[in-house]
Amino acid sequence: MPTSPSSVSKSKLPSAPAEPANQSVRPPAFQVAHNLAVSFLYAGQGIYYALRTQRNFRIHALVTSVVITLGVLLELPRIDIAVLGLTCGVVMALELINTALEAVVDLAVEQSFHQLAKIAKDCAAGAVFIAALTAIFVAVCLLLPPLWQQAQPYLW
Ligand SMILES: Nc1ncnc2c1ncn2[C@@H]1O[C@H](COP(=O)(O)OP(=O)(O)OP(=O)(O)O)[C@@H](O)[C@H]1O
Repeated sequence: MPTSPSSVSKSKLPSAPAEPANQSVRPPAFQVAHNLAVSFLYAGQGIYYALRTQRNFRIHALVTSVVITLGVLLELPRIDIAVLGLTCGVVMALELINTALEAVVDLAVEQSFHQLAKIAKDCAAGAVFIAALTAIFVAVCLLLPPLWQQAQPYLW
């Protein structure tokens, strides 16, 4: 009896090796956060580590504070302040992910050169760069016009 095309293509597909049940769940790490408060504590430790060791993260944190303060002082609409906060927050979050990825790559290859390590680190840095450019664009669009308006009496 002829087999239908769909059954032929299905039968030719390589089947994934059966996964033992205990490998489908991530095994517990060396240390586990047993409640929400402890999870927040570890997240805080990550942010504190980045503040201590990553100059770029400190710059992003400072720029974020200045931008939000300016938005409030210039009495921008709440939606504008929210957009500014969102874009700055994305940059800071990506900087943390970049730091985490650098640590994992260094853990994997230690101090040896590896082309894939370079690709991973360069792409992560590129992601932060794109987010930072976007944040600058948004800040210029939302902050420059009211700042210019406020500066008019002092200019002429
Ligand atoms: N093991 C490696 N193999 C190949 N290239 C590497 C390796 N480690 C670092 N690099 C290269 O050096 C660059 C800087 O890496 P490094 O880990 O020092 O990041 P960084 O200077 O802390 O970056 P950032 O400023 O984004 O935090 C990487 O973007 C990559 O091009």
